[in-house]
Parts: sequence; structure tokens; C-alpha cells
Amino acid sequence: MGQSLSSMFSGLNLRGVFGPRVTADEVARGVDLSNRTVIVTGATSGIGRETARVLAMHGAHVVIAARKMESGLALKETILTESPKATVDVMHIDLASLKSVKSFAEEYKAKNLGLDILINNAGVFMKQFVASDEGIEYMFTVHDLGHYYLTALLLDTIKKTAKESGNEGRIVFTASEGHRITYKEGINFHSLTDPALFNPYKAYGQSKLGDILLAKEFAEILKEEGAPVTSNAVHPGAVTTKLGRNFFNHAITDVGYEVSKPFLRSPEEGAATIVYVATCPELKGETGKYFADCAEKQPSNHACNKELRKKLWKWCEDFVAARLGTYSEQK
Ligand SMILES: NC(=O)c1ccc[n+]([C@@H]2O[C@H](COP(=O)([O-])OP(=O)(O)OC[C@H]3O[C@@H](n4cnc5c(N)ncnc54)[C@H](O)[C@@H]3O)[C@@H](O)[C@H]2O)c1
Repeated sequence: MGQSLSSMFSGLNLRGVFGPRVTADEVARGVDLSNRTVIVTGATSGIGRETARVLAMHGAHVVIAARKMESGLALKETILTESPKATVDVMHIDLASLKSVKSFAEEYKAKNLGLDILINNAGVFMKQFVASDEGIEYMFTVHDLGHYYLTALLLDTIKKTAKESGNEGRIVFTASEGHRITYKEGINFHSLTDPALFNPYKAYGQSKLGDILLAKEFAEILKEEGAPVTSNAVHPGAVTTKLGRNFFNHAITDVGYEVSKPFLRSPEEGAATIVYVATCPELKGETGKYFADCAEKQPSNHACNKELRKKLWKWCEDFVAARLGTYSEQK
């Protein structure tokens, strides 16, 4: 059934109307990524999968940061079949667990691979309030807290690699235009622990707003230090993936996936702006910005609110310190 629905709608060929036709592969063409190491979170499906695949095909050493190792290993095999000379590693991470993020970072650093590009892409869309192992709302844990902690732990590695190699380091957060749908204060910190305040769209939206705020705060910190590393956020477009698998039941997700295919962007197209921001030489020095359709875009007022940005940062920093100790205590 999925097949016939898909072929019925693909005849309409409406994808060009609702999204640009540029693919990640087209964006990366001509960019030399050899000697660059990239971590992609959420690389085992959808947009992250295409991002990882295309970067590996263009010469980067790609580390697939996977929650399910078997999916990561299957992707590695696919990439190597397509491009036998590609360099791909698979490492386990669960971004909903600070301990897992810490283990990932420690294991990664022990490999001495350096790090040129970090793509914070993993994501979920939940229908109900689900508390993560950290005791807070799941989407916020994965999108914001987990990626905040991962980036903080790898920041020295990115800075060192950039200084030694002379190549600009890049951090990319996959945000969303959904960041405009939030609680009135932007991020409602009480909603992170109070299920009664949960609204799925606002909870998703505030977590994606958090991605933009975190990208901006990392950008500020790096700029102040004069580090040759940029940090930006991206809206990939409305893309046919199975992100809604926790929101709708699996049958509806599968049908929706097939029906939406001709109208929305493909994962190859969805990965285009991420690959653009992660690799494009013309973006050298561009930092603290929000991109969509391979161009800078103005995010919401909340995303430009410095006070909210600082508040989120402090919230994440305090949360990690309360759980695991301060960074110096962790060393
Ligand atoms: N699909 C869209 O239309 C759309 C639009 C805007 C933004 N986004 C964002 O794009 C990103 C990728 O989503 P997608 O659409 O490709 O969906 P997807 O479901 O195909 O991919 C999400 C990936 O994140 C991983 N992930 C989820 N929870 C994790 C965890 N706890 N630890 C580690 N990995 C975890 C999944 O395993 C999967 O590989 C997300 O951040 C999403 O919010 C998607």
C-alpha cells in the first residue's frame, strides 16, 4: 500500500513547489573534506543519515553517534558498499542520559581523532510527557541538555583541532522552524518537570528554540576566546522522515511518510542546509546564526533574547553540576 500511495503522489512531482531541490550531495560537491573528522548525532535515520553518508562520500572521517549500535553498523556497511574508501566509525550514545554522553566523549577523546565538525542532530517528537533518566522532559533532554553537554565536553578538542589544522572548526545544531511555537516566555523551565504543563507542540518548539540559543551561546563563548570555531543552527525544512513515530502510531507514521513524500523534502534535501553550514568555505567566520534553505534566516524574538539564552545556559550548567559535579570536579 505504501508503495502505491507513494508512486501515485510522486507523479504529481510537487516537491519543487514546497522545498528547494538542492541535495546535500550537490552542496558538498567540490568541497574537500579529506582529513576532516565529523561527529553526527542521530545519524542512523532521516536527515542525520543523509548528512553522515554525504560527508563520508566526500572524504570526511565520519563518526556515527548512534543510540542503536546495530543501526549504526548497518549504515556503516551501506556507506562502505557505496564508497569503499570511506572512513566511518560507529560509537554508542544515548543523548537522554548524561552518563552516556560523558562515556561517549571520554571514549571519543581517547581515540585521538581530533574533531573538525560536530553535528548535533539527534531528535524526537513525543506526544506525551515522558521523563528521561535525568528526570526531565525527554525532548528537552535529548535536544538541549544532551547536546549542550556533548558540545561542552568536546569543545577543547574542536578548538585544538582547528588551531593545529588551520581549518575552521564548526558546530551545527539541527533546530527547526517549530522553534516559533513555544510557551509565552519561550522556554518554560517548570514544564520540564511538571507533566501538567506539557503541550507536545510547545515542548518540541521550546526544545528547538533551545537549540538556537545554545548554538548562539557557544558562538559567543568561542568568539570571546578568539577560537577559530563557529557555531550555528539550522532548519532543515519539512522533511519526510519518521520523526513522528512516537507521536502517531506506527501505521499512521508509515502511511503519513508515504503520502507526504512528494510534498515535502527528501532526507537528501533536508541534509542540504546542514552540510552547507558544516562545510561551505564561503561561511568562514559566520557564527551565532540561524540558517534555512542554505541561507541565513531571522529566527524568533525569543531566539534573539540574550537573557533567555543565558538562563538556559546556566540551567544546563547547574543541572550537569548537580548530577555529575562541576567540570573541574569531573576531571
Ligand atoms: N523531519 C522534519 O521535518 C524536521 C523538521 C525540522 C527539524 N527536524 C529535526 O531534524 C533532526 C533529525 O530528525 P529526522 O527528521 O531526521 O528524524 P529521525 O527520527 O529520522 O532521526 C532522529 C535521529 O535521532 C536519534 N535519536 C533520538 N533520540 C536519541 C537519543 N536519546 N540518543 C541518541 N540518538 C537519538 C534517532 O535514533 C534517529 O537516528 C531532529 O533534531 C529534528 O527535530 C526535523
